[in-house]
Amino acid sequence: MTLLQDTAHAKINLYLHMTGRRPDGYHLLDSLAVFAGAADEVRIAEKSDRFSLSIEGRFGAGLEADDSNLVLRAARALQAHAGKNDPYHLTLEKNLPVASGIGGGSADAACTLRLLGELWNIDEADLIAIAEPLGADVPVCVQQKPNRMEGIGEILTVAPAMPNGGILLINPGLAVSTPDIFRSFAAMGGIIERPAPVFPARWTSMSDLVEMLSLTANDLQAPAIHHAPSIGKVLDTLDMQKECLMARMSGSGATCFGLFPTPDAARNAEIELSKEAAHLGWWTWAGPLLQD
Ligand SMILES: C[C@](O)(CO)[C@H](O)COP(=O)(O)OP(=O)(O)OC[C@H]1O[C@@H](n2ccc(N)nc2=O)[C@H](O)[C@@H]1O
Ligand SMILES: Nc1ncnc2c1ncn2[C@@H]1O[C@H](COP(=O)(O)OP(=O)(O)OP(=O)(O)O)[C@@H](O)[C@H]1O
Repeated sequence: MTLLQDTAHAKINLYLHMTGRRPDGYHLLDSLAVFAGAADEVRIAEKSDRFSLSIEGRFGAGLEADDSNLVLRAARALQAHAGKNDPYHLTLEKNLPVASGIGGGSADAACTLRLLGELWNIDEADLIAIAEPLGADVPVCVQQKPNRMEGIGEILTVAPAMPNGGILLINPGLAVSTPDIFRSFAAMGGIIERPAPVFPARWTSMSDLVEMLSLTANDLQAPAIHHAPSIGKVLDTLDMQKECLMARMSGSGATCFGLFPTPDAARNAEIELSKEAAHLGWWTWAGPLLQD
């Protein structure tokens, strides 16, 4: 029996600039993080003598249901903070590819915090504080709203709502290691000095948003293509789709996204390339951006 359930949406970095480096080696960044309809699901079931986890879904086989899983790590961290002895059996439906730059594990951890926070009456501000040590992307995934991420991801500023556009995600079926990509970024020249993007009060259309994004970049894209040249092919394929306004990689890769004027335009492009995607073993998802 399911007591509570929630969706853990894919995080997309519409741009990702590296702005500096902390003494501990972590990179300071500036990013516009938004969320797509694509999602994992976390369910809380019956009480148990300790937190335990079952994993199902298309990408479930690639993950262990042990203490390394971010769902259990988040549950235990919140349990310790709340001083609760109230454990449950949890289920993760893993629909998002693992280690793919769309923060799936971070979204799962954040989703677990939201669910247990609801059961145990814990404020969002406390959840965000507990999220931080779990990973750089976990705080933004607690809110699942467009946010500017600064610091190493823990400084969040609410961004204007997304226009009602479409997004097509493609993952070429290879896991990319975030630390490896950061290391290559540093080795390939590192920080680029540039002015910080300025957001308007609102974006009226996808073209309006894309106009601002055209002045930005994902600084990890070139190092990721160096590690995994198939990312370049994914970007070319997205660029070739009718109505695709722009194509870029998210996070440390390998998932890339194309932005479209409407969710239907993104879905049509997904259908258009479905044969090629099936042949190459690519994962795809198309639909809306979460609005706010
Ligand atoms: C690239 C982004 O996805 C952008 O949203 C995130 O910054 C990465 O977040 P994440 O996957 O939660 O990363 P973490 O698990 O915290 O870090 C993995 C490793 O990547 C490197 N890392 C990560 C984040 C950051 N701002 N600087 C780094 O140098 C560090 O070597 C770190 O040990
Ligand atoms: N529930 C989980 N889902 C996915 N990965 C998990 C989970 N729990 C632990 N991990 C581990 O975390 C690592 C990163 O996974 P994740 O899918 O979050 O990467 P990502 O999409 O590249 O994230 P980011 O965009 O934050 O860099 C994987 O190597 C995986 O083994």
